[in-house]
Amino acid sequence: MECISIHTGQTGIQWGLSCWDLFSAEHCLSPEGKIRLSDHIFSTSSLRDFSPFYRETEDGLFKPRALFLDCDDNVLEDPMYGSKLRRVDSPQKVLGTSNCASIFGQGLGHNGDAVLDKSLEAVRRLMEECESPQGLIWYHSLGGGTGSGFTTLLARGIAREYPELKMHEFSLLPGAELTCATTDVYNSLLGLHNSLDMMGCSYLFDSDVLYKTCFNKLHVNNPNHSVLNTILARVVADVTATLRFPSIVNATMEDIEFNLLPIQRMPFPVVCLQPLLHRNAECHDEHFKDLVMSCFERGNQVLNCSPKEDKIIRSCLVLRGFIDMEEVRDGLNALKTDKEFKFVTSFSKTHTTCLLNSKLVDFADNIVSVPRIQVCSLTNSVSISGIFKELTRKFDMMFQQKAFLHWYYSEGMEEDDFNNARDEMETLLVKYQNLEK
Ligand SMILES: Nc1nc2c(ncn2[C@@H]2O[C@H](COP(=O)(O)OP(=O)(O)OP(=O)(O)O)[C@@H](O)[C@H]2O)c(=O)[nH]1
Repeated sequence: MECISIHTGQTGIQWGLSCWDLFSAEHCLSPEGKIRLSDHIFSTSSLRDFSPFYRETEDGLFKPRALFLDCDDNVLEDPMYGSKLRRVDSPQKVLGTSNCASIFGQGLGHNGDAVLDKSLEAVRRLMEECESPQGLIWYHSLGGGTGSGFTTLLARGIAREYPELKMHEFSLLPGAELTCATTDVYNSLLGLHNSLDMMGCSYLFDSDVLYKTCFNKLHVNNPNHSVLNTILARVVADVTATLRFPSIVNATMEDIEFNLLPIQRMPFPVVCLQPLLHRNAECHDEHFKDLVMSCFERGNQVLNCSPKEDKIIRSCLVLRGFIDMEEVRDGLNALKTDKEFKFVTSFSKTHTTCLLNSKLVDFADNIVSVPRIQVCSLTNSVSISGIFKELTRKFDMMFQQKAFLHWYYSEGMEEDDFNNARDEMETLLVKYQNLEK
C-alpha cells in the first residue's frame, strides 16, 4: 500500500528534504538510493519495507515516492537545500517562476495555475508506479501563499481525479520568530479550511514553539530553518514509522484515521516526541515510564497546548528502539492508573500503543540525540482548540478592518471565501466545546 509524499512551497520542500535524509538512513539507503548492505544486515528492516515510501528504478535504486512543488525556484539558491533538490529526478519536481508573496489567493489563483497542470501530470506518473496506492501525505507551511493556496488548489484537483485516495498532512503554523508576514493569519485560516475539507489527518506544528524548544531544550541560540527541519524530521519519522515499517497498529492511513480520529471533520491530533535532546547533551538512559509521562506535559509539545489538561478523544503511542517488555508494561500501567487523564468516554478510556522494533539512526545535519528508545504520542484532544481560538481571534481583528483583503480579491477570491472559512472554524470550536462538557 503505497503513500506518495507531496512537498509544496519552500517549507514543504526544505522540511521534506530533511525528512527524506532521515527516512533513507532508517531504511539503510544511500542518498542516491543504493542499499547499504553493511547497515542492512544489522537492521531490522527488510526489502519489503521500502515499497510504501520508495519505488524501485530499473537500475535497482530506491527513489522516494515524492514530489517537490513550488510556484518559484528560490529554494535552488539555498546552498544546502538547493544542492539536495538538484539531485531529485526531474519528473519529481515542478518549480515555477514567481512566488506567491505570502498571499493564499496567489497560490490558489494565477501563480498556482501556472504550475498546476505539470504538477497533476507528475502526480499521475507517480500513481502509475503504485500497485495499490493508499494516499498522499502533504508537507507545507500554512503561512506561505504557496503552502496554503497552491496546496488547496492541487488537493482539489487531485481529489477530483482520485477521489478514493486518503490525504494526510504535516502543516507548519506561522510564528513570529523567523520572519512572518501579516497575511499569515488569513492564509492559515483559509488553509485550515482546506484541511477540514480534504484531510483525513492533519498534524500541526507551531514555528514559535519549535523555536523555543531549540532555545530551552536543545540550547541552540540561533536556530535557522535547517535546525528546525531536523527536529521536524525526527518527529515525522516517528509519526510515519508505522506506515514505513511492519506494524500491527496504524499500519495504513485508514487505520490511523480509524484509531485516532473517530469524529468527522476533526482531523487534528497533537504530536509529541520524547526524548528531544541536543546530540552533544549528556544522555541519561531514560526509563520508558518517564518518557511516556513527559509526552503529555505542556512544555514538551510541538504546539502551545497541553493534551492532559483537557479531555482526550483518542490517544496513541508509538514506541521505537530496543524496548524491554517489562519496562513497557510498567510504563503503560503508570499511564493507565494516572487519574489526571480525562477521556471523552464515548470514544476511549485508555491509550492505544504500537511497538516498533525499528532501529533509531543518525542522519545528515541532525542536531538531536539518538536515544535507545523513543516515544511519540499522538493525542486527539480538546486542548488543541485553544490554537484555533487564538487564530480566529487574530483573523477577526484583521477581517473586521478589511485589512489586506484587496490582495486576495484581485486574485478572484470573494468575501464569502473568508466567511465560509471562519464559519467552519466556529463549527469546529463548538464541537470541541461540546466534547469538553
Ligand atoms: N521550519 C521551516 N520554516 C520555514 C522554512 N522555510 C520557510 N519557513 C517559514 O515558513 C513561512 C513562509 O512559508 P514558505 O514556505 O516560505 O512560503 P511558501 O509556501 O513557499 O509561499 P510563498 O513564499 O508565498 O510563495 C515563514 O514563516 C518562514 O519563516 C523551512 O525550511 N523550515
